[in-house]
Amino acid sequence: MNLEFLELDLNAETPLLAGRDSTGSTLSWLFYLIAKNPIAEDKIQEELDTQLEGKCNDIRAIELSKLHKIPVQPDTLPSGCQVDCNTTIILFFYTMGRMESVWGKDCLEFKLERWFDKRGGIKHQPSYKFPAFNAGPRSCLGKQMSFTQIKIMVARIVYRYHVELVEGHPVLPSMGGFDGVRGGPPHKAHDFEGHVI
Ligand code: HEM
Repeated sequence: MNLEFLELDLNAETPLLAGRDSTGSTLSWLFYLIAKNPIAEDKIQEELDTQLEGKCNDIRAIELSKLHKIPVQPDTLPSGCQVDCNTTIILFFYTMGRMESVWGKDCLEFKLERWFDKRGGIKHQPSYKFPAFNAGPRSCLGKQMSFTQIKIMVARIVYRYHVELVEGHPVLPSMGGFDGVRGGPPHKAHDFEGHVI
């Protein structure tokens, strides 16, 4: 399957809009990871075979169930970084999803098993550990809807196609969100160990 039709351009000219681009870009990245991890693709395929018995073409709703933060008062983050009321804090979800201190030694592996408990059920991961939809009272209202849309698309595509990468097509994340923060990049950015980046 040719992935060129999937939008992988995540730069500043492509703002992520709730409800459309967010789900679209999630699917783009997901298929990129599936294409790089054929074992994961086999596992998804296997589950579709077992659970849906070939009904993937007729899924309507499968039986499945920019974040700018400003401190309210001066504070010290767990990294030791001092912040005052005017500090804009941006959480890098991409980085958080790949940190050893958050996900363990195999943090760079695309492992579906991370999300399953020993009996094969869904393993609860706290929103503060996986904040793609943010956490707390202002978290994403479309989270469940997005999961439903994403699962339907993955089930339909993985069931019928084998995904592979277009050779020589570079896939890189871009921190386009910076451009939207008060008209320019922040004065200081810190990684999770508190180093200025
Ligand atoms: C993969 C898809 C999606 C992702 C990753 C995502 C992520 C997020 C995040 C991180 C926030 C918090 C923004 C903030 O704190 O400033 C948010 C808020 C929101 N999202 Fe989503 N979203 C997705 C899809 C959707 C969909 C499909 C809808 C609607 C159908 C939606 C509606 C909203 C709304 C209304 C808010 C504002 C909630 C509030 O401020 O109380 N999102 N989303």
